[in-house]
Amino acid sequence: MNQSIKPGDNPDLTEERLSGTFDTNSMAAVIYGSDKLAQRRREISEAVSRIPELQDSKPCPFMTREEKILEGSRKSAILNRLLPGLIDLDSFEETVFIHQEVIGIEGHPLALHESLFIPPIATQGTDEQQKKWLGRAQRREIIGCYAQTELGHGSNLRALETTATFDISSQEFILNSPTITSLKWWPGALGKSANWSIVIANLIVHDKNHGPHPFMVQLRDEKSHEPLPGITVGDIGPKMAFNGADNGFLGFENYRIPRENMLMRHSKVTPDGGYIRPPHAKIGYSGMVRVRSRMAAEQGLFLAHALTIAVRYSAIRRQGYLEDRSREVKVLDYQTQQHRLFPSIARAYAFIFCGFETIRLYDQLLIDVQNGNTSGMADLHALTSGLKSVVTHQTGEGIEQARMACGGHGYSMASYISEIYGVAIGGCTYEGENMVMLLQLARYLVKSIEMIQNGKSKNLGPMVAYLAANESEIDLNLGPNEYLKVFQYAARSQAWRATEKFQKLRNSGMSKEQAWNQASVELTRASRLHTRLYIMSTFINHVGSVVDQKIKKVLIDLLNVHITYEVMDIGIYVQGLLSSDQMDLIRNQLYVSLETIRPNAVSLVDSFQISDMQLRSVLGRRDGNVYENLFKWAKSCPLNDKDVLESVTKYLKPMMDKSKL
Ligand SMILES: CCCCCCCC/C=C\CCCCCCCCC/C=C/C(=O)SCCNC(=O)CCNC(=O)[C@H](O)C(C)(C)COP(=O)(O)OP(=O)(O)OC[C@H]1O[C@@H](n2cnc3c(N)ncnc32)[C@H](O)[C@@H]1OP(=O)(O)O
Ligand SMILES: Cc1cc2nc3c(=O)[nH]c(=O)nc-3n(C[C@H](O)[C@H](O)[C@H](O)COP(=O)(O)OP(=O)(O)OC[C@H]3O[C@@H](n4cnc5c(N)ncnc54)[C@H](O)[C@@H]3O)c2cc1C
Repeated sequence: MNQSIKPGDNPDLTEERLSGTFDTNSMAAVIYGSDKLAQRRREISEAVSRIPELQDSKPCPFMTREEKILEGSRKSAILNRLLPGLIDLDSFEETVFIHQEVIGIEGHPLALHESLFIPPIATQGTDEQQKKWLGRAQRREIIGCYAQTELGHGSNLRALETTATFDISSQEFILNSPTITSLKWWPGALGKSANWSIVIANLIVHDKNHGPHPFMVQLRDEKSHEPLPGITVGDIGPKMAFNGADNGFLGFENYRIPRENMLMRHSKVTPDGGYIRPPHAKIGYSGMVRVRSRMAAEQGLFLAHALTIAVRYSAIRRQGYLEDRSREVKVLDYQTQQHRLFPSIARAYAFIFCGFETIRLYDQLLIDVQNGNTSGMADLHALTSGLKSVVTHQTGEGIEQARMACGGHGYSMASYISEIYGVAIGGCTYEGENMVMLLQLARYLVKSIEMIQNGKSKNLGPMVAYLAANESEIDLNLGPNEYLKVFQYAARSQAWRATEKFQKLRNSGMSKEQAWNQASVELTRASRLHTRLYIMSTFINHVGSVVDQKIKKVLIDLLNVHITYEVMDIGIYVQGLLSSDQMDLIRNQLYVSLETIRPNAVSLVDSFQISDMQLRSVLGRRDGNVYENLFKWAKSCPLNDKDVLESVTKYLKPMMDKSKL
């Protein structure tokens, strides 16, 4: 049963919901990992909807940037007071969820506090440092950000220029931004809101540069909020989206902090200027791995937002005719519309399933690292590097398709899809630019193939074991596991092709760096295929583990959309494996699977259970009453406050008058 049906809803949408074959609450439990977690989301949405001061003061598209920041701060402050009665304060998921519900996706002054400021203190701070700052941060006595990227460098962390030079005589670090390009640039909440920051700076002791390390740095006076002497700080200006956040710039001039402000759980500087190395050279990068490990689920949910809007709207939008000339059809009945939307629904589910899996893997790694075992770091780095890149890219594509699927109204901010798009595609850049991260995964793939070449296949981890197989024929009776083999073939042959290209260039005498660059397009292709294979296999495993038979049936239908679409999409890589007859068969299976999923399309997006408040979309309203509300929305636009604007009285009217003879 679809739990979203209510009296007064658009009958077209009710019809869709009645045609669903499964219970949407049960599906939500599968999406969010348990009935309890899904139930908590519903309870929080319900509780928030009853608190007047948490409602939007006006639609976000009608707000200026200053109003967005003000509104985000107002709601953050109210939430801080109300949170203990609304959520489990120990639950990061509930904290993120309630902020997204109340404030939305456009960012706010505390958006990075929880995800990028607190975790480094908790994982890289010593026990004393945690005692000193963690409680203060958790109670929000201080607001923090994460300042790593600089004006001149974001991807290449080794070239960061900010320095933290140890001064033995005063037992302080002296922070400096020696050049214009060394200004910190981009950190969220830095511009106007944060008064503390984790700052990544090159640690210099006795004239030796030990590379980037994290420091706890106070930026603003805790009473006046004025920048402290030696600090230059401000907002970097409007962005493509995410304008409720104050991304900022930051410079230091001989700014001193105590030795105890370097986060010293892993690397240490002793009072006499000794340097103690961390147990793994890249342990300081683990905050980024944490965020990347959360991005697949987060992006899957961005895609889910856009699809909820587009699928619901496509069910109430009637345009053109099929057989019956007496009534126009729902645009959702067009095969092209289904082909545009349904594979993305499948991807959203796949990303979320994968995302919860990588969050679990990260949590396990964290425990291992805290116990001194860093052996899993390279694997998770490779996996999350690829996953964040593929998922953000495909999410962007899916959201843009969802916008176009809504025709003209998709282009209006009333759909809210452009904001979802703008925020989501930021993910292609932040936490590691996608090409750069694909190349990180490629290093891992090349190393794995070199192990095979050196006769060490048995040392390969489970995620890359397929690289050593030798599949060259596929059974035509294609089930999920055969599709997986097709994908393995594609990923494997591309990984070998890219590696062999790199090796050939090396053997021709080219330097390692040049050879890598000349092979890099092929290498990124290998990384994408490897990651898409991982997503597919996680999806298959996840569906296999579902117990509720009605839910399982529809998930198998969705999986069929996914695997057939994915294999069609990589046709060029499987030409040596599949005949054109086999490709035709797969193409037809895709069309059949689109038809099969059609009656459940609305129920599948309803199952994401994204409230109207969170969706902030006139087109995507749960009740489907779009047209009257679009008219209401347009009338409430501030431009319509007056019938005659100054633009007319001051310029257009005199121009027209002058033109009259
Ligand atoms: C209170 C509120 C609650 C929250 C409410 C939220 C509400 C949400 C509302 C809306 C949602 C909105 C969502 C939007 C949020 C926006 C947030 C944006 C936040 C963004 C933050 C940032 O971007 S922070 C900055 C990130 N920067 C980067 O990622 C930089 C990328 N570069 C790098 O990581 C490195 O430079 C790179 C890895 C590319 C290379 O490093 P380098 O040292 O040069 O190493 P290299 O020589 O290439 O490799 C050597 C060796 O090391 C291995 N390695 C590298 N990294 C790792 C690692 N992390 N772990 C393990 N190993 C690693 C690498 O593989 C190599 O190995 P070998 O090949 O030699 O074996
Ligand atoms: C919305 C948003 C929020 C952000 N929040 C924060 C934050 O809170 N804190 C923070 O510290 N930073 C933040 N950032 C910064 C972000 O992390 C960086 O922008 C990102 O890491 C990319 O680095 P870059 O800007 O230097 O890109 P560049 O590296 O300059 O990328 C430009 C181009 O060069 C290519 N390129 C670069 N290096 C290579 C290479 N080795 N091989 C092949 N191609 C290459 C890239 O693929 C890309 O096409 C944020 C950015 C955004 C957009």
